[in-house]
Amino acid sequence: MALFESNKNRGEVRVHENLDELSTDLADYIAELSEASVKERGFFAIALSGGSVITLMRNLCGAPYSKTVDWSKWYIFWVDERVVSKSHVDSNYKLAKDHLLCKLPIVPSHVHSINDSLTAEEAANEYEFVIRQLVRTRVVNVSDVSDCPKFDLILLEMGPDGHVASLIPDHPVLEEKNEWVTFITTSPNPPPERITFTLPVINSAANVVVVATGGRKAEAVQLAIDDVGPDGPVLPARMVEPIVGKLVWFFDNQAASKLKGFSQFSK
Ligand SMILES: O=C1O[C@H](COP(=O)(O)O)[C@@H](O)[C@H](O)[C@H]1O
Repeated sequence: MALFESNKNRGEVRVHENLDELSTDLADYIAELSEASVKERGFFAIALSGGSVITLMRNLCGAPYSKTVDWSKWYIFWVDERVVSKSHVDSNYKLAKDHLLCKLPIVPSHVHSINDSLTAEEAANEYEFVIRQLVRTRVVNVSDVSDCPKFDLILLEMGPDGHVASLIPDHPVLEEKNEWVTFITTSPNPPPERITFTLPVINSAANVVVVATGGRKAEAVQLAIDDVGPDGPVLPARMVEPIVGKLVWFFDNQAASKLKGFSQFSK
């Protein structure tokens, strides 16, 4: 892994030779954040995305982490979910359960998935209510700088169009300032109905990780990080700017290949 010096306002950029290296670094990083958070406040509230970030977290299931990670203190949430049943192949819950959660000793009552028996609007409202209860008990921390929860870690995967969570380019959902959790019915990528954390919640987290791999995401990576000038496109991933939290990008070489200065860096 190498740290890539890029646009300083856009967080730390970690570039990896291959997916194995990225997985190792990602697992180490998450384990460190978990240790620090459990030590500091007794809980680790982590919000997962869909996409390949889940399989890239696979190393967390390995033996070394059973010594350093206190799984009993983990509380799992989803930054976004598709409006399908939990057994559907498109369900972000199913993806995480099948590839990760079934292999980790997480307390079942600490897994807060989004209700799949409601409409998108009802499920968004209910999920926000659930998070509000957990903020009251401090399982989820509260932000000092906004009226939002402060997740210990929000894990995002950026799509090739620059979306993160179900915050899609040029959609009014990007303007949502009041809700913590909202819904959309017009996702261009199927399924069209989604529930999603809003930008104020993402930007109130203590730590945000954005993962992108593969050449098909290289252009979006460049637009999310490099200086694009005042008239440049503002991708949803570019709107991820934690107010006080730390932002770290995890890329492989292909995804990072269009970043300014990358050709000299990779020599
Ligand atoms: O639809 C979604 O996609 C992204 C990842 O995009 P992909 O094209 O790389 O699969 C994921 O971040 C998000 O949680 C998910 O609902």
